Amino acid sequence: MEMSNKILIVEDEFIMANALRLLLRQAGYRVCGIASSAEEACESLQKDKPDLVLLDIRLKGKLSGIDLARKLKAEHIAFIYLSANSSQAILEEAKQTEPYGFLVKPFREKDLLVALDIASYRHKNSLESRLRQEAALQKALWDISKETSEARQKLLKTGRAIRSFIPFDLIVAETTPANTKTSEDFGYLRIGFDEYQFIGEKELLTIAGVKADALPANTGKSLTGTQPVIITNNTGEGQPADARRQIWFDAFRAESCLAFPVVTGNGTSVHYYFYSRQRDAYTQSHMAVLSLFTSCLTNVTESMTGPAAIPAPLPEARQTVPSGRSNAGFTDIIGNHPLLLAALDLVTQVAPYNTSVLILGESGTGKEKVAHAIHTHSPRKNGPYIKVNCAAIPAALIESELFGHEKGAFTGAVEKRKGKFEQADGGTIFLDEIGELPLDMQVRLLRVLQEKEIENIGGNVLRKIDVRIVAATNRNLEKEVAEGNFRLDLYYRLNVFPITLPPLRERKSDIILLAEYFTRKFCEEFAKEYAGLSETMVREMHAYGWPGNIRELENVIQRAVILNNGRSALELKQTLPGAPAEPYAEAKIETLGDVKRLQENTERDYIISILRKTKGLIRGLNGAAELLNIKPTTLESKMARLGIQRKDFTSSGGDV
Ligand SMILES: Nc1ncnc2c1ncn2[C@@H]1O[C@H](COP(=O)(O)OP(=O)(O)OP(=O)(O)O)[C@@H](O)[C@H]1O
Repeated sequence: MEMSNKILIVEDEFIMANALRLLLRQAGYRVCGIASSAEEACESLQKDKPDLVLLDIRLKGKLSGIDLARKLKAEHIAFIYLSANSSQAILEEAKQTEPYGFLVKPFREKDLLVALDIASYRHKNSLESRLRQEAALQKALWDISKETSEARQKLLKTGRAIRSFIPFDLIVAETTPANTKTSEDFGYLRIGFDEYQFIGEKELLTIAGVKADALPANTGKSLTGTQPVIITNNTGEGQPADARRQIWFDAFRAESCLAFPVVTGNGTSVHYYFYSRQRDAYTQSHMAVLSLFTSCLTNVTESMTGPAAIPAPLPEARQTVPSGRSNAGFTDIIGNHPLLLAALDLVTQVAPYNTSVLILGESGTGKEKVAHAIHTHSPRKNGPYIKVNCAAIPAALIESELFGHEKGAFTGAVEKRKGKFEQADGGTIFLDEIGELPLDMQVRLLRVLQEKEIENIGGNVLRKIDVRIVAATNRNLEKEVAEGNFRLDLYYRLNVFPITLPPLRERKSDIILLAEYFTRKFCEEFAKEYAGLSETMVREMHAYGWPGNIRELENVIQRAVILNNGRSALELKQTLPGAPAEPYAEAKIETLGDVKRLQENTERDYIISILRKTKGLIRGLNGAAELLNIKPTTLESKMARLGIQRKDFTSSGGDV
């Protein structure tokens, strides 16, 4: 932390607060205030503008430290929790607020100083990348407002530009011209990494399954005021949706919505709605983004609705975006499950910067592919990309492998050798299985991260290097830290930007896309005709749990292609353990019916993944309904509709 940075202490125990103040002052920090409640802290935020807040979880007064943390997060102020032993539930809740550090009382002076140092490093990094991203968004919105294209195209482009700030499954614009009572609404549904389906009135009717005369009139009256608001689906919380909104919610199985009204100079108002299938997708920080970009969005809106706006083309012109199979910019990363797309969004967000990235996920989920994509999407793409598998190198050799050695540095070092870090200079190094790195190597890696320099074994010169570090692990690093196998300081520095890849069983809707992709690939490799997949094969593959993820799927397909006669549809020719599930249709997206089915599949996958976690428990504490934040009865009716049976997830099959 730079010495000039100001720290606010929020702590209701006077003695503790004072001791902290002394300690921080001695270490050269400026303490701008001590607040004994969250309310007092809020005043100090206004007045003193601290750079970092040390925050006790339990506070006197109505608001807890966690409530205050949510506010800090929305305002991008770094904070570290100080806490006496709290319950697991409170710790989980605290973790959700993404603190920059966590100190358990009593702590040593050294722990505090290290935590401050790490927090400052993380904050600086995330602040810089956020500012750069905001500048990029501002420019993109400016370009859209200057462009001559019709309103639909502009909405699509705006959605694309803004999605890494405000994630959505569906974006809708509702236009109400001045002095009229009816509005027009249309939108885009995200169906792939960069694929969107246009949704106008006709499409809405088809997907919602209602007749034109049953569609509630669009009065454009659902929003009042000029501030963004969060609307939740049908729960009595937040601002309730009007009848027309409810149709959009239901048709696309959305759970939450962020609405943003814009009024243009000529009196036309346009309301933008971002819908998400996740329950609490939108927070104060999303509202803050919208407020920040109000003027840019107003410019875009003016250009969509003003006198110079280009009218929509005649209805026969098809406006759907072509649905390709691979993801634009990620040509060899197959799949369109929202969990995968969210991970790819993070890749495009972080790739342009030098930030270290930590990729988490089970074995075979595509971590290496993602690491490589980060490199190819970065300005370093023409530099080297060096991969190191930390688990595959014997402990005795790893140091020289990574850092190189001078001639004669140790027995057997017959000539000077460049280490992997030096080889990666100007490019990216991918450290796979970082959890396996021995502790002494972790210290040296930390040094590379901090000082950006390396020292060969047997050499005594330090050499500056310019390397971007991408690391991956299938281990739970937090557990490794707790067990003393992984350094906390290294963990924090690597974990600046985590990207988690979902296992295949949580993105079942991608199985067939991947299977077809690999089948084509191997048919080509073994010079066989591609004749598609047989129905039984599709069924069996859906019923299987895929412990080995995509790598296992790839092997299964390779084997099947080799054993196939080259004329008929592919058969598995081996048994995958697991009972056959109900037939699962192919994930082609060509008609609106496909879109609807895709949604159902996604929802089914999601509910199944939660039920697996809760072992079939639906009601009560830590039950699936609670985790999904819906009423147990709602969950049960959803399960009935989607054909999910609770007994498939309980160990005994009995009642819970
Ligand atoms: N989305 C995807 N589309 C196509 N192929 C993929 C995808 N994800 C992974 N693969 C393929 O699956 C295999 C496993 O992927 P990868 O090696 O990236 O996984 P990993 O998570 O790094 O595994 P490990 O932890 O075991 O090293 C590779 O052959 C890769 O090409």
